[in-house]
Amino acid sequence: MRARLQRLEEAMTDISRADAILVVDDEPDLLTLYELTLLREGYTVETAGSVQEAWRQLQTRRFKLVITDMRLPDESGMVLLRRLEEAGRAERVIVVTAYGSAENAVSALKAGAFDYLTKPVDLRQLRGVVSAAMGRKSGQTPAPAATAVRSIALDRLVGASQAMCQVRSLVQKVARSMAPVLVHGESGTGKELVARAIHEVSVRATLPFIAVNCGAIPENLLEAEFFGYRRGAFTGAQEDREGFFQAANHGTLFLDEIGDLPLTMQAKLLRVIQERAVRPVGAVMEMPLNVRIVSATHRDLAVEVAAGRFRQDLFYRLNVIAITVPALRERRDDVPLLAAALLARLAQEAGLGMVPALSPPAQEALKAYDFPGNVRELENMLMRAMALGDHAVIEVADLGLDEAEPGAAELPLDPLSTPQAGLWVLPPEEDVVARLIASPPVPAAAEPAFATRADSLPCNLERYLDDVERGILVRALQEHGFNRTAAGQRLGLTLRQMRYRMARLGITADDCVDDTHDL
Ligand SMILES: Nc1ncnc2c1ncn2[C@@H]1O[C@H](COP(=O)(O)OP(=O)(O)OP(=O)(O)O)[C@@H](O)[C@H]1O
Repeated sequence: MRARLQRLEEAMTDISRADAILVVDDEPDLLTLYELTLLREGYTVETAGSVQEAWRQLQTRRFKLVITDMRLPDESGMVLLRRLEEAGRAERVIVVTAYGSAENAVSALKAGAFDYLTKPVDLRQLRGVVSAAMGRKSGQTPAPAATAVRSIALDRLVGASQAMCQVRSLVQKVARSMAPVLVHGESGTGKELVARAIHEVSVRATLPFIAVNCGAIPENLLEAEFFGYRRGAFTGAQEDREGFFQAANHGTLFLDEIGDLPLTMQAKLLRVIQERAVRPVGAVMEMPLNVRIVSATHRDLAVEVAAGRFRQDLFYRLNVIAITVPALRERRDDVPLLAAALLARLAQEAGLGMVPALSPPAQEALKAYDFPGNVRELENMLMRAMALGDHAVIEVADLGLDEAEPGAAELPLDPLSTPQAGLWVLPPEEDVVARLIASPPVPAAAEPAFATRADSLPCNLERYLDDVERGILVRALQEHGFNRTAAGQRLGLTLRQMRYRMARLGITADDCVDDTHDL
């Protein structure tokens, strides 16, 4: 009985220690300032003046967080960080770097630090960063433990290839810190799914995940959309509105297609990331922020930097941790697994009682196909096969692959054409837009794409609307000799919006008139 009580007592001491913070700095005044600030927030705090002293304490007890200065009398704070990482310790680490030494901050994040602070340390910022590291929101409510959160997105991220296993393990690893992540990959590879998984695995899981498509916002609205505005800041600003940053506060902001952000906005974004504060348009005061940034692009940002289209300093800040999601053709062995998972999900979403199977030849045909539109293309292909086929087994013919050239199958059915329009069997020499346009005119009663036969309502509204949009864009392009600027004007869209929509919908228009000078 006594032994059990002792074990219980030890366990309780362990828990309280695990909630403590160790602050390492050789300047006694600073140490006292940090200590007092954190004690006032209700934390248990211990201090050390050198790496050696800190390591001694770490040998005898556990902490939840270590805050360490970079420059210490015996060794660098990085040494302490590396030792903790190598020992597989669970302590989170916040490093304190000298003002202007962004390189130190970035290397610390790369080495596994949770976050960093810049000297002179702003105490409000210290409280914010520490509360995030300790799993508290606004210094109040402890967030649930990361391990208790089940990530739907991570579960959905199917793939047994080495590359996908690596992606999943990186997701788990980076979710532990605040480090910005840049996800790179072709369109449709699953970049957004990866970003969601990072959020859902992190301590921020219960807080907002805000996804923003940087290419979809008109340039003149970017600042207001990102940073919010105050009433009266400009004509039409009738009330205060928060921007994406405020909406994502304490959570994750996913900046998709970051490479599409104009240079002026890149400079403003960099400032917000550096200052960790945002000033809404028309406001006098800045508000502090605690936002984790995950961005994504299909472009090679290093090339964009070299070409002067992307700021190097911003690239450096965003690319602290890089995750590359491989194209589907580079992991063909994942295709059957993915197809099975997608079929199960699609069947469930469509309310089907059973999940259609792929015949062995259909599986082989899919494995041999290049999938220029990646997983999204496979998903669309299966959705189409399910909508149009009558069988419990999907055969090769149902996939529409036979005579399709690479890229053709990427495009789901044009809702304005019948399934017999020959979209999947067009001559290889024509470009995709031209082929779409060449489809016969729409019969008034054409069955909507992706509708189940028993029900004329679309079983996936989002995709159905995508199809409608695709049909309209293609028509406008045709009417304007494939000039995207002119077609956009006809539809009340800017060139940026046109380009974004075409990319999103997979309308490859290589033969379009080169109107990039209109940018
Ligand atoms: N590994 C995967 N397992 C299961 N589904 C996936 C996987 N990767 C992508 N998907 C599915 O494919 C579709 C496209 O994924 P997602 O939108 O994340 O791609 P993306 O790379 O962000 O595309 P884009 O660059 O065009 O925005 C989604 O429906 C997603 O759920």
